[in-house]
Formats: sequence, C-alpha cells, structure tokens
Amino acid sequence: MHPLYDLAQLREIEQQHLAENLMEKAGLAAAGLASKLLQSHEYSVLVLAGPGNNGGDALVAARHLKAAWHPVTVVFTGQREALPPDAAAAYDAWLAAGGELCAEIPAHGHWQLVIDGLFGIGLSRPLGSRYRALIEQVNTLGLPVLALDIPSGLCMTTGRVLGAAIHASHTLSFIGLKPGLFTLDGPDHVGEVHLDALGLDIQHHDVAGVLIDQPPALPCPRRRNSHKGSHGSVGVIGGADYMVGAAILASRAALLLGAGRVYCGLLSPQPLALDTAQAELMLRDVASVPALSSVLVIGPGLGNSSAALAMLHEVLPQAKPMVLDADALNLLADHPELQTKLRQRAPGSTVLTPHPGEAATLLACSNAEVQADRIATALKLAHSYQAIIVLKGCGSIIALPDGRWFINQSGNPGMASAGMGDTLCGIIAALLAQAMPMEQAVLLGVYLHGAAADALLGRGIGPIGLTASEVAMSARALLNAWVYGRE
Ligand SMILES: NC(=O)C1=CN([C@@H]2O[C@H](COP(=O)(O)OP(=O)(O)OC[C@H]3O[C@@H](n4cnc5c(N)ncnc54)[C@H](OP(=O)(O)O)[C@@H]3O)[C@@H](O)[C@H]2O)[C@@H](O)CC1
Ligand SMILES: Nc1ncnc2c1ncn2[C@@H]1O[C@H](COP(=O)(O)OP(=O)(O)O)[C@@H](O)[C@H]1O
Ligand SMILES: [K+]
Repeated sequence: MHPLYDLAQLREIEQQHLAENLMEKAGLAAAGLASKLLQSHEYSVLVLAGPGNNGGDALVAARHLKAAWHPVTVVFTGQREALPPDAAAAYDAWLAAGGELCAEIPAHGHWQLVIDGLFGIGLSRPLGSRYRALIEQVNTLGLPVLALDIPSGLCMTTGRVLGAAIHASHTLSFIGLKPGLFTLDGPDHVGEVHLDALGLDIQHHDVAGVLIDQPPALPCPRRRNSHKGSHGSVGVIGGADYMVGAAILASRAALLLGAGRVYCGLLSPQPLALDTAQAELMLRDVASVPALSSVLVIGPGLGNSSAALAMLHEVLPQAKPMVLDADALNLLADHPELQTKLRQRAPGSTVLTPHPGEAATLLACSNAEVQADRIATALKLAHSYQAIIVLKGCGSIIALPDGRWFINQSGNPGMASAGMGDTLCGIIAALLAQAMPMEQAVLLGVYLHGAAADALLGRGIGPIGLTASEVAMSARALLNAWVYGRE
C-alpha cells in the first residue's frame, strides 16, 4: 500500500523543504534512472524541458547525463526570464556546462531515450496546439520515454489527458505518488512507475488516499473444527428474464470464494431448477432468499420490473451486509424513497458497486462528468448514500463515507467484458459472509478480483477473451495462496 498525495499536500511539502535543493536531487535521480535504462554511455538522449520546475528537473538531469559522456539534445520550450528560481539556476548551470538549447526537436537526430520534463504537477489547463503537436511528435518517435514526476499532459489529480499526453515507458515520480498515475488514462501513459522520495521523510504528513498495490488484510485460516454454517450464507437476488446469467455468475463467484452456502433467487418467471455446471448453488424462490442469507447481493440482472422494485424495498431495511449493483443502482436512482431507505441503513453495512454509467445515473450527470474526476465522484456518492462506493473501471476507486479513498492498482483490460462486475459482487459477498468487516472485504475483494485477472494474464490467458468465470476460479486459487502461504 502506498500513500497518494493531492496537489495542495505536495505544494505544502515542497514549501516545507524549500531550502533543500530538491530539484538537484530530482535531476540526479532522473539521470541515474536514465543511465540504467541507457546501459551504454555512448547512447544519446533527447531531453524536453518545459517552462516550470519540471523543466528544471530535466535540465539538471541533462547536465548529469552530459557529464557522464552521453550526447544530450535539450529542447527548451520556456523563457529564461519566466523560469522559477531553481529552474533558472538549472538553466544557467546547463549552459555553463557547455550545453546547448533547441527550440524544436531536430529533424535528423538519433536518440535511444527521451526524458520528458515538459510539465509536472503544475499543469493547470488543457494544452494548446503547440504543446499538443510536440507531444504527438514525441509519441510517434517510438522511443522509450522517461517521464519526470508525471507524463506531461496527464492531470495529476484525475488521470485525465489535458489535450495530449506523453506515452512514457517509465515514470519517475518525486516525493510521493499522485492519484492521476493510477486511474482513468493514467495507467495507459505511465509505463513502469518508480518513486524517489528525494530523501524526504514525509510519513507524518497527511495523505489524501491510498494505492492498493498488494493484498490488503486477509481473512484468518479456517479452524479445523468448522462447518458450512461457520462461513456464512450469501443470497443473490437478480436474474430477470434474459439476464439470468448475471445472478448465476455472482452466485458462483460467492461459492468459489468460500461462502458456506449460496442461495440464488431468480426473478425470471421461468427460473432454473438447477445450475448444472455448479450444482452446489441452491436455486430458491426469490422471496425466500433474504431470510436464508447472512449477506445479500441484489442487482445482477435484476431488471426494473415492479417485482424488482418490491424486492429492493423489502431488503433494504434488513440489517444484514448488502452489496448493491447494476439494476439495483438504476432503481435507486429513479426512486427517492429507496434512497431514503438506503440512508437509514446502519453505517458500514452497504457497498454500492457502480460502473461509471451507473454512477452517472445515480448523480443525474453525464458519464464524462463522472470520469472527469473519479475520486470526487466516488466520494460524493459515498457521502450522499452513507455507503462504501466502488467506482469501477481502470483504477477502481473505493470511497468511504468518512472521506477516505483508495485506488486499486490490480486488473487489466481483459476485464472489460460482460459478467466481470457480477463476479466482483460475488467475491465481496463471500468475504463478508466469512465475517470480514465491510471495509476490509471491499478492499480485498476489489484487489483480488483484479489480481486474479492479472494472474490469468501472466499465464497467457487474455486479455482478449478473458471471461468472468475464469476470473472467479483464479481468485479462488489466489486467495488460498495468500491465506495459506502457498506458491
Ligand atoms: N517546487 C519544488 O520544490 C520541487 C518541484 N519539482 C518539480 O517541479 C514540478 C512542478 O513544477 P511547477 O510547479 O513549476 O510546475 P510545472 O509542472 O513545471 O508546470 C508549470 C509551468 O507550466 C505552465 N503551464 C501550466 N499549464 C500549462 C499549459 N496547459 N500550457 C502551457 N503552459 C502551462 C505554467 O505556466 P503558467 O500557468 O504560469 O502560465 C508554468 O510555467 C514537479 O512536478 C516536479 O517535477 C521537483 O524538482 C521537486 C521539488
Ligand atoms: N480496463 C480495465 N482495467 C481494470 N479493471 C477493469 C477494466 N475494465 C473493467 N474492469 C473491471 O471489471 C469489472 C467490470 O464491471 P462492470 O462494468 O459492472 O461489468 P459487468 O457488470 O457488465 O460485468 C469492474 O470490476 C471493473 O473495475
Ligand atoms: K513530465
């Protein structure tokens, strides 16, 4: 787990350490990583230095690389007189070391690496045409790119591309990690992320959020003397006509992730009597499922019929832990009286797992508005409904009603296929049924879901054609490996 910092916090940390010449440290660290990537000192480097301190970092790195005998071309896009003091000093030191500056990328250069120091955390608005063209030009060079602090053009807060953004092969982030590296378009631009704290000890400083990049708290190993009643019972309610699979997938995932019993209540008027591929599932009359279950999932394939609405009205006042997904969220958006019932539930007893479209429906805004600031959206929903929110997608956001938030780093685009969300519900519900507290179950469930897909990728399965059923099987293997320390 790594702390994530917002802009105000990073600015405050910078202010507290103004006298420590952090730019020299940042530039030296960048040159060190660049040297490793270059291997031979004969290899040449193209350095892009922008109008602010990010450009200053780049100029310091250029000086060190030149001193190590690398041929270095520097493209500088700012103006000496407008540079902040440290960057101006770096500019002067570069010239004093015999370095030269170009206004554009030379047409016939040959480089083995690009260092991107155009913009860091100071990018404050969408890039204009000149910078967009420069960035596109770099992206088409087809060279490895080391981005300083954050790939230029990427918003450090939201992971949005502000006009155009550098596609880095490596990002060396300074002081602390930024949320924009890990959600929305961040992961497509950052490459391999490295962190250099520049020698600062900022452990005592407030953090904005947390990156989940390893398994969070795990359940305890099972007692030898346990029985199916010891591991809870998950009830899944959904599966209206033509959407039966969604509820089955959630139910199967709950079973594979260790729920003692799984009851599946299908709203379809012609419900299955048996899941032949998973005969352990107990398919029951939907009305009987809530009373049989210690944890409920409601939503996968639920539809928006009056029966679906009535079920939601019935279950929301029940005290058991609950996962609301898919159509349950759409019904919630349409029915204020359901929202009231949701808000009356005990704190920490509900998780909502919207994808961006469902979040937009809940907030009566557009998908683009949700994605423009995923963290703010998730926090808004968590506060409004007093529930844990999982805003799914690349870099899922987990937001808590008390204002804390997390970004999940696991997962891959193989998961962009129907059924994955249903599997996630089942995984979280199974962990809840096995007595994990809500917050832990959600964090572990979301990380495990993505890590299971990553493990499949590691074995050559996907991303093309990865299925939710495979992810559930893989999650079972992974959870057992983590809890029982197996390879
Ligand atoms: N300070 C420290 O202690 C340390 C800082 N460090 C490094 O500094 C970086 C932050 O530096 P920074 O604050 O100078 O911002 P930076 O990212 O270089 O950009 C600002 C410049 O860009 C401009 N600009 C913005 N948007 C634009 C646009 N769309 N289109 C065009 N121009 C635009 C903006 O101009 P203005 O908005 O004023 O017009 C200004 O000139 C940080 O990421 C890290 O790398 C490290 O050395 C560690 C210690
Ligand atoms: N590109 C991606 N990177 C990481 N995770 C992804 C990606 N695309 C989808 N996922 C994950 O897969 C799941 C998809 O859920 P959802 O959109 O509800 O699909 P459905 O319910 O149709 O299966 C979510 O957990 C989401 O975070
Ligand atoms: K940069």
